[in-house]
Amino acid sequence: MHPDLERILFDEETLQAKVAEMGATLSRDYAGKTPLLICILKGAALFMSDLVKRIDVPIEMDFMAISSYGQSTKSSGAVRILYDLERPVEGRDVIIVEDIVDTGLTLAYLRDTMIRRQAASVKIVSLFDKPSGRKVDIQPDYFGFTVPDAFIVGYGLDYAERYRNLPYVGILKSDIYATG
Ligand SMILES: O=P(O)(O)OC[C@H]1O[C@H](OP(=O)(O)OP(=O)(O)O)[C@H](O)[C@@H]1O
Ligand code: HPA
Ligand SMILES: [Mg+2]
Repeated sequence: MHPDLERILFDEETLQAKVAEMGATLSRDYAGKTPLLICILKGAALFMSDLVKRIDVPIEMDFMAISSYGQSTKSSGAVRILYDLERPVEGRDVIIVEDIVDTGLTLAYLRDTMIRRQAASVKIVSLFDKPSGRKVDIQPDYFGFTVPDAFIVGYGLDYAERYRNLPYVGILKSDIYATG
């Protein structure tokens, strides 16, 4: 285990099994359709690349970068688009792919954006849900695991851009961010 972690919450095998299960669910729910999966960079990059391999209906992929945490463990509250989609979502069945829903601010912003851009349908899939962090009332349509009220890293999730490459997910020791 990485020395900056307090403990591991989900090992690689557990994550992969859940992603496979979520892919199978999406394949059933989107039978006969060609959904557009939108990966919210950077956090969701690892989840997205594993998830699409587990979906067996035709899909398309696009990417969007959003940032509100920066170098902090607390949301700045200001959601900014750093990089936008390549193609319009109008008339598409959109699936927003996120790593975590915490305050819900990112997701509320994204869902409103997709509705404004006239997507035919918008669903949210997030690997992790942290209900204790919620500031706006929004829930993912699909999620993998509920996580405790702690800052987690690994499998795409970062603190100040670090730890995204860990193949497992764990709780970051609080002295790592308390001391900067
Ligand atoms: O529900 P919220 O409180 O809005 O938090 C969730 C969002 O915050 C993180 O992104 P971040 O802004 O850290 O960008 P990153 O994915 O590039 O790390 C995470 O990847 C989600 O997109
Ligand atoms: N870890 C990493 N990034 C995050 C988290 C978290 O717990 N919550 C929102 N963005
Ligand atoms: Mg981040």
